Amino acid sequence: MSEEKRKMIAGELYRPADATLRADSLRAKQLLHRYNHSSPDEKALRHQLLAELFNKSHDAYIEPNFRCDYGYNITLGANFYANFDCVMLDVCPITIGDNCMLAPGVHIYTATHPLDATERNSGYEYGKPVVIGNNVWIGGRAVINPGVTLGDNVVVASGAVVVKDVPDNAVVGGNPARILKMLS
Ligand SMILES: CC(=O)SCCNC(=O)CCNC(=O)[C@H](O)C(C)(C)COP(=O)(O)OP(=O)(O)OC[C@H]1O[C@@H](n2cnc3c(N)ncnc32)[C@H](O)[C@@H]1OP(=O)(O)O
Repeated sequence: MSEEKRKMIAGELYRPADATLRADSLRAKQLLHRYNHSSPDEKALRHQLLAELFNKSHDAYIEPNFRCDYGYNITLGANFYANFDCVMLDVCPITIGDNCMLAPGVHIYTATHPLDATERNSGYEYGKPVVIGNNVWIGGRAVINPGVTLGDNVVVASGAVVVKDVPDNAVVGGNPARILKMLS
């Protein structure tokens, strides 16, 4: 593993222009191109491509189009479902539990940039991991920001922008997302 790749996964400032990371990104784009152009009845091919792309996925069902940066930082639990146009920016680990459902257009970001313009223009960036518990349902076009942890049984309303951790059994919505109610 290159030093820049180690730093990226560890959440330290790193240079995405690193040769290893560029090769890894190309590999992911090639796998995703094949996945997103596969026919709905090519189930074995889709299964094989996702197994190659992700760190771990069981019987994940993902509607094309799906996009991610590297794939190897994504771990999916059992019975994972993602509807159309899901994006996962996985410079750091994205870990998702069992029985999770993502509605269309859900974006999960671990990638971020320095706020200071001079630092940002230096070519360095960094990430923060995202953790999603078991039995989570994320509504359409919701965004999960870097560093967020969603607990078990959480529901994220459509259009929410989640910027802070969410406790177990909470329904959250809005921008920035706030607790709408707790499920008993
Ligand atoms: C896996 C798939 O493909 S799923 C298919 C795609 N479907 C979706 O993405 C639908 C997602 N569903 C939602 O966002 C729903 O609004 C849910 C699940 C959050 C609704 O939860 P419910 O508790 O039944 O909603 P209810 O209508 O009673 O509203 C409760 C409160 O939340 C608010 N609320 C509901 N939806 C949202 C939302 N998207 N954003 C912000 N606030 C919302 C309501 O205004 C209400 O507030 P109030 O108490 O101040 O009046």
